Amino acid sequence: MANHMNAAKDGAASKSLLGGAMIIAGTAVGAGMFSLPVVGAGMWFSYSLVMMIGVWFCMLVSGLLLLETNLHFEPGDSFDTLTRETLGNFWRIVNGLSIAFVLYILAYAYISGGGSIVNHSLEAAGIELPQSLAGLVFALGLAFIVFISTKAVDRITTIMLGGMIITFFLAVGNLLIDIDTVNLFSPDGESRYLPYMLAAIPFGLVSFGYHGNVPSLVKYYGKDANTIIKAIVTGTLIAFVIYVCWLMATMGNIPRSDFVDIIAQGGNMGVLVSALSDVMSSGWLTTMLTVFANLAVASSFLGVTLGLFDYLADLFGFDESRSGRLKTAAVTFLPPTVLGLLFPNGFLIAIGFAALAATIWAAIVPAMMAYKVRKLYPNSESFKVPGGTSVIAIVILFGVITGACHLLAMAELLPVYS
Ligand SMILES: N[C@@H](Cc1ccccc1)C(=O)O
Repeated sequence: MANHMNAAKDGAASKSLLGGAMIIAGTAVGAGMFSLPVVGAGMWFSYSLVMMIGVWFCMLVSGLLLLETNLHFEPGDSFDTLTRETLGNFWRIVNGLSIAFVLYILAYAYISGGGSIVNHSLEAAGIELPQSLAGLVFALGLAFIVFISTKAVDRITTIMLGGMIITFFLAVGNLLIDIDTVNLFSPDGESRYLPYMLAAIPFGLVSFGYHGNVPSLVKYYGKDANTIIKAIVTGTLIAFVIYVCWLMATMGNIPRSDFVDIIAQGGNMGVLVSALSDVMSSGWLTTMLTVFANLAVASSFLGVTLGLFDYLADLFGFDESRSGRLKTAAVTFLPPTVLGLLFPNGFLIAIGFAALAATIWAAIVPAMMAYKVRKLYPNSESFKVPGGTSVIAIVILFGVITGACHLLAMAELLPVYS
């Protein structure tokens, strides 16, 4: 879903707790969610639940540690200032590069997922298109909105958000009623589960990524620690509930052995949605599910590429004129779109690499900065995450383990269900 940073910047929304929670949940829920049932198929539902609780906790705490650091600075100060002042230039550069990498690779993942889901939708309407072309249509259509203006993105993502909530509950609500509990708790297929968790952890991390919005919330609410804490806790809990419903809906309706086939076909969004459509009782609900998937990936694409657009305009010094915006649009959208044309099915691989980079700026660096800030201001009265240094150590360990899992999985040293 979109990252809604601009909603925060404009201060257009009312400054209610719910507004902040929606900004967080909106950023978190996105393409990562569509990877969860596929990469979780090996360990299946119960272990997925255990993993999601652990990842939720670590990503919540890392967001709060980031908030702790941010509150020692002025509202409006973001990663660049925070890292420079606490950890120095080396980490500032590493952090900046890892953010840019995540935004680029997610843009590509969304084009791959978007192409696959647009293709699935068109097939239902009787139109056959190569998937790479569907990805191109998806990317160009949405890139045009980002090119027009921030306001256009804001308006359209708000409409999409409303549509997503309605279609999610209609489609997933129906799937939840149809759940086969035997399927959920005593699945078929091979009898090995737990070892498959390791390769899935990075995908959990991406699904709970929202950390770029913590500085936006500080800018939005000012140094009102209590409200921001509540917004982060509520927002991540909303995402958690949506993911658990989603895992129950998918794993309670698609047999575990069927996932072998979904994975063999690349595990892209369209494949998963079409497997779900096959088990849904009515054509109308299938349409709702497809509409939801389209909206989810489109709004995420808008949110992420808008962040990338602003970042690159600033980096290259392109101005707000038509030709300036055209140049920014070219550097923002050309690389991921070309990749989407060349490799239309890299969705899962891209999400995995997003995790590798996100673990730096969404877990490890926030923990390191909080450690440093506590040394710099030992007598500060400002908000401090409870649990002392051990909590910082847990988050760093989580980040390092997640990165290691991704690298080991890439080197084919971890068991991957297939
Ligand atoms: N959580 C987002 C991706 C994301 C990661 C890190 C930061 C921001 C967004 C998704 O699932 O699509």
